[in-house]
Amino acid sequence: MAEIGFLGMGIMGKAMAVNLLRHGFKLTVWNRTLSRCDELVKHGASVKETPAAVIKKCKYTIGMLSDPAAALSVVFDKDGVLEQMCSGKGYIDMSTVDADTSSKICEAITSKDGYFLEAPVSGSKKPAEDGQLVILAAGEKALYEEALPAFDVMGKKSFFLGQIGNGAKMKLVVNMIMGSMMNAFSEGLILADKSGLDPHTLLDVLDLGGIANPMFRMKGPTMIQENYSTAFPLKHQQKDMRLALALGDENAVSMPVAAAANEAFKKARSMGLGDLDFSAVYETVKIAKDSS
Ligand SMILES: NC(=O)C1=CN([C@@H]2O[C@H](COP(=O)(O)OP(=O)(O)OC[C@H]3O[C@@H](n4cnc5c(N)ncnc54)[C@H](OP(=O)(O)O)[C@@H]3O)[C@@H](O)[C@H]2O)C=CC1
Ligand SMILES: O=CCCC(=O)O
Repeated sequence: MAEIGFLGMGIMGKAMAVNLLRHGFKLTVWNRTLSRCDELVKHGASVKETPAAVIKKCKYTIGMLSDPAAALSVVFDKDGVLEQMCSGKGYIDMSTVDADTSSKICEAITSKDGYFLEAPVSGSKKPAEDGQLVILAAGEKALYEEALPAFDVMGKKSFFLGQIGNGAKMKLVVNMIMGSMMNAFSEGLILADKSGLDPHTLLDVLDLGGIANPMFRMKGPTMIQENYSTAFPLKHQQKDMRLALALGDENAVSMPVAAAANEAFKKARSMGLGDLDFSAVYETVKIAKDSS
């Protein structure tokens, strides 16, 4: 089995890489903070000191980075992906970015005769550990087919969505909906509490009805306990709201609900909650309640 490169050992990258190693894939990994690769070595991965060195060694390489700036930096900066990109090699960016960022990376990779695929994912830390992500790929179909054995291990379902940008856009639409739902959910929990209802009973009622969903089921009990142990960092959810709103601007789509949700995530960031789980946006609603 050919060795796969993996750049970015954050919450998601690490979970996805460990899962691949557990399933017998050979991986060479890199992370900006190199010490974060140590745990991967224990699982059998090799480590290189630069993205370029990973690209040189591997037929194709996956990137899982925080945001557009990080995704671009890993490709274009010194010792980056582009330096060793050449014919026969592929790069798959699984980070959540906007379509413009993905197009810039695609153009640069293809100008070196390499293959590029964007493949952001739906699903968080636990689905990444368990190989239950939903993969939203677009771009070079041949690379998609080459990567399918790895996608089948990382995800429960892979979509090929056509031209570059479609994966990024689909991911942003999904996360725009999720961020808006999280805000409505937070308001509901507070409204129940403030009006004398037991929020736990609200969770039971919600779970039996037409708007039951895994997010309410998973996050509800921990939010009531004010436990925001990070699966999906709030700062990344706010980035996704910002990028989704920009997509709305481009397409003249009015999104007042998403705009309000974005404000709440910004407020949460200003309160120093950016590294906590995105469910910590609940704290912004609680503050409004506590001060009344
Ligand atoms: N967590 C989740 O539930 C999900 C996250 N996503 C998306 O996946 C991506 C990764 O998320 P997640 O793992 O949670 O994020 P983390 O914040 O845990 O990890 C971010 C990664 O990006 C690296 N990084 C940040 N800035 C730079 C830079 N300038 N140059 C090089 N590397 C950089 C970090 O390196 P270092 O360790 O050195 O800081 C780290 O490896 C994001 O785009 C996110 O939106 C998608 C689905 C679910
Ligand atoms: O981008 C993060 C998505 C988190 C999730 O789908 O639960």
